[in-house]
Amino acid sequence: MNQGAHHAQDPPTLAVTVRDLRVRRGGTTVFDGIDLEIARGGITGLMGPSGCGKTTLMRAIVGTQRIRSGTVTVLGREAGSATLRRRVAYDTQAASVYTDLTVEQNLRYFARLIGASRHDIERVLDQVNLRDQAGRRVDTLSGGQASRVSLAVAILGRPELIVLDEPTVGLDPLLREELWEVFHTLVAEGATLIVSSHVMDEALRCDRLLLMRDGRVIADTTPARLLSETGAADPDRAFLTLIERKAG
Ligand SMILES: Nc1ncnc2c1ncn2[C@@H]1O[C@H](COP(=O)(O)OP(=O)(O)OP(=O)(O)O)[C@@H](O)[C@H]1O
Repeated sequence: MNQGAHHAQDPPTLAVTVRDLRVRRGGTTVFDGIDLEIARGGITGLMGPSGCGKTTLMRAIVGTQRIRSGTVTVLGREAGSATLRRRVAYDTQAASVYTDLTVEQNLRYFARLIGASRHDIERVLDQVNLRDQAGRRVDTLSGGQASRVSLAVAILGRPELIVLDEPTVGLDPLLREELWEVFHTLVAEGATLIVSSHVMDEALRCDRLLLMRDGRVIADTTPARLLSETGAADPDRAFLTLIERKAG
């Protein structure tokens, strides 16, 4: 089948479609034929234990992961297409900003790269609550502040799909709360978010959950359904119940 035609026909309601994706990394099979769909809008949480494939899936979605076979369609285009560059943002676990520049210098630099306006820089500074730190070098900021700089860079230019790899890792509960508020604001403005976490209580803040284990999606659900279907009191217990059910 013509790949271009296939991607172009993807329904506009879908942000991501993965079909029969196979990926190997360093001699390990991470995905051996995985399928999933993520609708536009809302926050989809990618949850699961360390090593289950969350980062690899995100890399495939943003087009930085080499794949063996299958298709990954993002906003109707093949993942990684040049036309998606400004429509899709990815914030990795590794700090992706210049630590020897100030917050504002970083934002100006990245805004220039994508053609974002001065007004957009002001918007993201307010959105991630870093206005008071705008003139400070990133290497003088706290870990939580620095991670918000890379989030600010990611949301420059109002990308339609925002992919965030463990954005709240290492943050105190207050900062995590603040970041989740930012995520919900971005969704209210029309963005689609994909957020990975292995902190199960963050699952409750998502609109939709993909629970992964060993390179497979073991549940595609919502927080309310996850709890009611497993009868568990909290998402950690619910996840374990699901694993036990799959094993049994
Ligand atoms: N560069 C690499 N070389 C070899 N194997 C890799 C590499 N990166 C990841 N892997 C393997 O791929 C699998 C999936 O890793 P991945 O980083 O996607 O998991 P993850 O769910 O994001 O984990 P974490 O929560 O720890 O970030 C793991 O088994 C891991 O060991």
